[in-house]
Parts: sequence; structure tokens; C-alpha cells
Amino acid sequence: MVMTTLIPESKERMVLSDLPVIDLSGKRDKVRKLMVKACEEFGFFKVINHGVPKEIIDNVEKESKEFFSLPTAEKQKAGPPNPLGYGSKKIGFNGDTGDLEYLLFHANPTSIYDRIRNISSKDSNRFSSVLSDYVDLMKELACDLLELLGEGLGLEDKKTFSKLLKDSQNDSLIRLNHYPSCDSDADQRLSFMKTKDDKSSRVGFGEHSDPQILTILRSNNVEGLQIQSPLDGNVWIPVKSDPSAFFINVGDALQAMTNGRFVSVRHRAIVTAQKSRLSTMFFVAPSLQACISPLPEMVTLENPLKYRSYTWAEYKKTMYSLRLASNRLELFKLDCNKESKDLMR
Ligand SMILES: C=C1C[C@]23C[C@@]1(O)CC[C@H]2[C@@]12CC[C@H](O)[C@@](C)(C(=O)O1)[C@H]2[C@@H]3C(=O)O
Ligand SMILES: O=C(O)CCC(=O)C(=O)O
Ligand SMILES: [Fe+2]
Repeated sequence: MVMTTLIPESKERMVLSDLPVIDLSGKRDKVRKLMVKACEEFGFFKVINHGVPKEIIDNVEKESKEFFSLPTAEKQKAGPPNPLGYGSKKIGFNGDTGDLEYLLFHANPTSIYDRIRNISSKDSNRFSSVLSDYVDLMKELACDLLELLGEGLGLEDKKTFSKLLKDSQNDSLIRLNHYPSCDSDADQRLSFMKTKDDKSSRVGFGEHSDPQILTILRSNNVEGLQIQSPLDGNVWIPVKSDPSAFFINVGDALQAMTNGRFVSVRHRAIVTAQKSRLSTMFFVAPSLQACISPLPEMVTLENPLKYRSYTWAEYKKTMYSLRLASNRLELFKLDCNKESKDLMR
């Protein structure tokens, strides 16, 4: 099992030798400890030996590649992004743009099938069944990870997190992103940014944190994902692509439930490659009625209550009214000093 730590380069600057890699075939008690450490330090880790069959992963990549190569009019049959459906360039409702196209669905077979059955030039049954199989496996993997985290944190109910996903009304999503290669005509039109080595690159998906509990990301063999350094918000750490692995990130809801012990990592996707990039995200979300609030065992005198309770529906309403880069969870933060004083009274 590989697990690396921060290496101080100088007093002012720290560099990350590598990001945490967790081998899920390792001993359970070691795996859960490493996962908790990774969620506290980075809000991000990679999992290997995850047990998801390569064939299923390859099928998703093949089907999404085929879908994104269809004529625009065909892709649009998956519906305008309202917010679910097929979207291109526009992200959300508040003026965010990026150099990508995407499919965004509720992660259940009926929603997936309903969205893609109208795409006549594609075997939509096959596409739906490949995605549904993938979603089933993502749910299984996510439940395992959430239970490991519950155990690792020593929660009284180890299934606190996984129960939210097991709820039949869960609001989890599946997203397929396609970032065209740099030499496309879109080059001329899109916003540019400077990377660390001063090379120009395009914004694929701008910086943000994921609002949900946990995200499981997988991409083809093309770089692009970056996470914000936990030590310096101006430093972006490139994540080396690994198509055989999954990348896990903590979302805002898990940060809130752990009362800030786990960090919802800010991340972004940039486009520098000469090859187009395909990524698939499974976002674990509770039901709309679920109440998200810091767990009692996460609130201590040293770490007083940081967030107010909210329903997932309330959080979604807020997030859709804001820009991609906004720090949504800040709006649910309590005045820690005031709360501690109240507790002491
Ligand atoms: C600009 C937006 C797009 C987004 C909803 C939002 O108003 C703010 C959060 C965005 C995000 C980021 C993570 C996921 O990709 C996503 C599906 C989500 O749940 O929150 C997107 C939303 C979206 O693309 O609809
Ligand atoms: O495509 C990627 O690698 C990241 C996309 C992302 O962060 C998202 O869709 O929320
Ligand atoms: Fe994201």
C-alpha cells in the first residue's frame, strides 16, 4: 500500500511528492486508517485493486466515445441540460462555461434509459445497459468506501454514510465529460489560463468543490485533473492519469457531516493534451429530504459545531443559484466563537 506525505521543500513552500494511493486489497484496519488520513489531509485519494471489472470500465469508455462522436443534433436528443441531460460549453445556470461537452443523469436505470432512448443513431439499449451496470458497481464501491470511512472514524453507527446512498430515494448522479483535444477549432474561442510552467491551457471544468458526499472519478489515459493544494490555494497539483484506478474526492456534505475534519477538495480539469479526454464521475448524494448535519461524535470542545443543519434539497437550491467556483459550504457555516460560547453557558 502506498501512502505518501507532505515533504517540506522550504519554510514557505511545500510540495507533494505524490497523492495518496490506497490499495483496497490491503488489511481492512490499515485501509480505513489510510482513507481517513487522506480525507483529512487532501480530501482526495486514488484507489487500486478496487474489484471493478476492466471489461465494464472499457465498455463505458467505448460507449461514451461513440456517443460524443455523434452529430450534435443526435447528442441533443439526450435533452437540454436542465440541469440533467446533454450539455456543451455551458455549466450550470449562472454563466459558467468550459471547454467540454457532457451527459448528466440521475444514477438509476430508468432515468438513464429515458434520457438516451431517443438517440436513434446509436444502440441506446446497449448504451443504457452499459451505464446502468457501471452505476451498480459504483454504488457498491461507494458503499464499501463509505463504510470503511465510518469504521475509520469510529462512528457509533458505521453505516451512517452508506445508509444515505442505500436510501432508494438517493439523488446520486452519473456524469460523462468529454474534453476535446487542444488542436480543435474551439482553441480560438475559449478562455486561456497559465499553468505552473507558463504553458497556456484551456479551462475544461473550472475550479469547484463537489457539493455531494463523495465522488468517484475515472478518466481515460489523458491528463487534465488538478487538485488544489491543501497548503496553498494558489498551487494546483496535477493528478497523473491512471485509467485502471478510481479517484475519490470528499464532497461538501461529507465535510459538513465530519464537522470539517474531512476536506471537500477544490479541483478543476484543464485541457492541454493533444488527445481528447473522457472522464466519468459518480456523485454520491442523499435523498432530497435527508438532513445533513455534523455528527455528534465529530463535535468536541476542540472542534466546536461548525455548520448548521440543512436538507440536501436546500443545499441544491443554493448551489444552483451560485457560480461554479463559489464556496457554497461557507454559507452554512456557524459563527464558531458564538456557538462555543453558547455551549459553555
Ligand atoms: C455552476 C454549477 C454547475 C453545478 C451546479 C452549479 O450551480 C454549482 C455546482 C456545479 C456542480 C459541480 C459538481 C458536479 O459536476 C455537478 C453536477 C454538481 O452537482 O455540482 C455540477 C453542477 C452541474 O453541472 O449542474
Ligand atoms: O472531468 C473531470 O476530470 C472533473 C470534472 C468534475 O470535477 C466534475 O464534473 O465535477
Ligand atoms: Fe468536480
